[in-house]
Amino acid sequence: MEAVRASAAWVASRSSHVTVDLQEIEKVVDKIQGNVPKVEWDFEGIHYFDNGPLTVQYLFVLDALNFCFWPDKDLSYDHLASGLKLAWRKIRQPLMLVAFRITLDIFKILGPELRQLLDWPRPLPIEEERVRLLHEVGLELQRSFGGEAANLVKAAGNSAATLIELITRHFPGFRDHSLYKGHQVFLYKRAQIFVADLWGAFKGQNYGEFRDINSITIFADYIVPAVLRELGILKYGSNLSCSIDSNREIVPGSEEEVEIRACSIYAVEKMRDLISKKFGKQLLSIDIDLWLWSCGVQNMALSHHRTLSIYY
Ligand SMILES: Nc1nc2c(c(CN[C@H]3C=C[C@H](O)[C@@H]3O)cn2[C@@H]2O[C@H](COP(=O)(O)O)[C@@H](O)[C@H]2O)c(=O)[nH]1
Repeated sequence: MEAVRASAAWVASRSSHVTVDLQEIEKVVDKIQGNVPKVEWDFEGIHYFDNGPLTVQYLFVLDALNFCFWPDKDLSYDHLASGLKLAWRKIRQPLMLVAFRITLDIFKILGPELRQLLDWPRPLPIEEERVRLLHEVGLELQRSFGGEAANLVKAAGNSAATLIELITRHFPGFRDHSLYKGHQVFLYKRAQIFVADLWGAFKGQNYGEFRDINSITIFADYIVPAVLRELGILKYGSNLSCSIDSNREIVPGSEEEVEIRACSIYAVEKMRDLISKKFGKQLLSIDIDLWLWSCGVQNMALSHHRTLSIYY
């Protein structure tokens, strides 16, 4: 994802609210001796997996809705993954055709049915957008891919970059772009995480086989930046620090928001380069991301930036 890497570096070189501390990156790299702890995909045991196209459908719905859980302090990503897992288990149809028809009904549901599906007692954060995005994904899947996300994945011919290009071309809700100082910045969090989920779930085989998986960057969400800040790798200016520590919302598309996300991507690319130079190891950003993310979600005390967004 050259566009993501290049635009993240562009923002980092002009950033005024967020700084990437290269010395702290070096300290972290030396401390772990270039060995990023291996975290297994689905270390939580909350995802659906059946080694076939219904799993691809599950992951695409999951990542279409994989954003902004924090406005409800009791809600997390786990509720989404495990709620959909339960729904997918209930599908249990010997006939694939019937199973896919049932998933297509899920794309048409409204807010109250979505809550029911996730076993959530009250409205979800930005619920109308979640419902709209489901409809958008369902319609375009049917129009261009025979209603099956597996066909979308097949159309990419085992290239992660092509799959991301296809997703962002066909599904407007995945176009995670921002304008920063007059330039278009590409971050593509949910499109990239879908590729990573395929790669992780199918262990690099079958629907998860991508020859260019090393082109993927980290997924700029609200957990990984908080971990990078805790590690001292990201430094925030005093106003931004104050806003985040007092849980004040950061405006979507603001310089602060774009800098937090872009500098996170840039910092991990720097970490990856350094590990390669110092220890001769070629790591994937996906593996660094999962390590940092798993640390972040286990640290309840971490304060993260709060932006209302459908992108992450
Ligand atoms: N960078 C990055 N961000 C990730 C994930 C994942 C889950 N990936 C699965 C893949 C394999 C594993 O087994 C994971 O389960 C979710 N998120 C983001 O976190 C936020 C939710 O946080 P909280 O409100 O505390 O639940 C929200 O922005 C969500 O989009 C990741 O891997 N990397």
